[in-house]
Amino acid sequence: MSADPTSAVEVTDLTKIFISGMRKQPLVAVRDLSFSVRPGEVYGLIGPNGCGKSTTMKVMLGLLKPTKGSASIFGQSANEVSSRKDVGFLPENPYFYKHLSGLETLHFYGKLCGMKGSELRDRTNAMLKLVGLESASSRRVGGYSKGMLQRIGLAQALIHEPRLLILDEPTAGVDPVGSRKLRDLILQLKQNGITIVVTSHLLEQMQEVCDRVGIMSNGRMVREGQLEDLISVENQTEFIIENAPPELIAEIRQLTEKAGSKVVSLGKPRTTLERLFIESTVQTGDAEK
Ligand SMILES: Nc1ncnc2c1ncn2[C@@H]1O[C@H](COP(=O)(O)OP(=O)(O)OP(=O)(O)O)[C@@H](O)[C@H]1O
Repeated sequence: MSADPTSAVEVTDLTKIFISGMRKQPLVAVRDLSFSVRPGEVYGLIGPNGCGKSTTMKVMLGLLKPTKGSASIFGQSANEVSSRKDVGFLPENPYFYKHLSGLETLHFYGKLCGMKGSELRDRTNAMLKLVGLESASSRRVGGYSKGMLQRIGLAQALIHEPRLLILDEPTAGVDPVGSRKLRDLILQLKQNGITIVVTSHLLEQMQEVCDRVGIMSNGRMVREGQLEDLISVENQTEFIIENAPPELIAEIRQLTEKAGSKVVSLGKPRTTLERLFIESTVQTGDAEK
């Protein structure tokens, strides 16, 4: 079956079986998995530990060969080395040479991608600016916080201007302020037209950045769809009113009952613990790392 060139990612009937252990037992990590990612969307791949997310990503990156089925990137088989020029990857725990500065790290990866001279300099500076690490660019990455490491990792993944970004647990272990920055960056990259496939166990964060999600279990896709469709409660409507006097609320109640409907809940919307955390730590200047 030929790949759809209009999809950013097309995974078709993918099965991956590992043969491992002393007794060479087969382990089915991914089973008949099919999904596609449209250009420009943020697609979340979620599921419990060991359900096959990383294996799927590795096949998309051409790091693992499928036992059956295929994966393609912008219409090109993921087995082709040339498909990788369109892909940037941020692993969960990216490894960097600790003695290099942030700037040197990006120079190193830019050179690996064949850049040099003013192109390399301009792209490196643009990426440092994008991820907010300009002022820390001459510091050794060995001294970077986890949040800063993930951001330099994101800059590295973007250095060659890929159209698709694959992020494995990008905010795991990062504090709320750093995590907020990363999620804002993901949303900004999406606005710039970059397609993103992301995995995470932090479901609230996924809910905030993803357009569509696929839920995997035991190597299979068990639910998939537009996030809004998957999480909206079909028979309920919510509206939030500012400065509502008690009379207005009483009137809405009466109208609702008259129409034969029911007010399920009424109260003040809450701020999130995340917003409270960020506001409090920004005030004390601890949020700049
Ligand atoms: N190289 C390998 N050899 C043998 N088994 C493997 C290999 N890689 C993964 N597996 C097994 O395949 C299954 C799926 O693993 P995978 O890493 O894809 O899951 P995951 O959803 O990414 O999990 P996590 O959320 O913990 O990262 C697991 O049972 C895992 O132990």
